[in-house]
Amino acid sequence: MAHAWGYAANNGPDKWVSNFPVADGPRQSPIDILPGGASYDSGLKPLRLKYDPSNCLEILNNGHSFQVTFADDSDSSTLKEGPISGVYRLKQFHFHWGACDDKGSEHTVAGTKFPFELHLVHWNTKYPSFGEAASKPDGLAVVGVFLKIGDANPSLQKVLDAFNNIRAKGKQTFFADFDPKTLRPGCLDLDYDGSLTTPPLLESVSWIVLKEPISVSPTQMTRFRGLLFTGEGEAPCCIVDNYRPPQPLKGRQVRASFK
Ligand SMILES: CCCCCCc1ccc(S(N)(=O)=O)cc1
Ligand SMILES: [Zn+2]
Repeated sequence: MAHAWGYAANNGPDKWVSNFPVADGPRQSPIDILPGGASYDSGLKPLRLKYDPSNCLEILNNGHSFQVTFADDSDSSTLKEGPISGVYRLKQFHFHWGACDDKGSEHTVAGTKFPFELHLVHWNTKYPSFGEAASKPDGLAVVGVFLKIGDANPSLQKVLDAFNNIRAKGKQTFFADFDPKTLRPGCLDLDYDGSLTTPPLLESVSWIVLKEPISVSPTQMTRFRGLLFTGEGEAPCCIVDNYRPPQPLKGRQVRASFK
């Protein structure tokens, strides 16, 4: 049985292509974004995020990151406008981060890495479900938010306080009344067509990377690095460096909502 994918030397990003050949495809993510190379698109409407905290269901450690899952059986938590057409429903959000503060984000900006990157994952309601949408070229829209070291982020604290219950892989716990809009910085975004950044690496994502980072404090950052890739009873291995490096642009255009 092939190794399950991960971020270690024997199953990390440069090994994924053997089980997921699309890893070498034409629209892979993440990418290094050169703001000077992005073209201002005056037709881009401001992103419209509408989230209902009561849709928040649970928080779980999936062994690659942790994710907060939302009820997606109605249009009460949606993403509209920006580079997408139609209505996309929020399914989950999760993060990628580094072992230390000089790395961790998946997208980079002119080569600059941030210590964390938040992904808010949405699916196109023209398809019957997330699973169906995940294989369509316009099926998913992920909003990427960079996190930098700075003041403590009060809304993130609620997520961190749940970590004690999900330290090991496979653990999950009830998690309610969280509004991810509190994690949103300004509305300057850089948009391009890409893929999931973990296996199955499906080329179905409209990426909307927000230019302005939000802040987290060093103490808050340290809490993320206490989560475990490993399950209970296994030798503990902390979740760090769960990011895929930038992939070739292969001629893709990056659009900017700002000059
Ligand atoms: C058919 C099942 C597909 C599950 C896809 C799960 C997934 C969601 C988002 C991302 S990310 N890091 O690109 O936001 C990666 C993976
Ligand atoms: Zn992600």
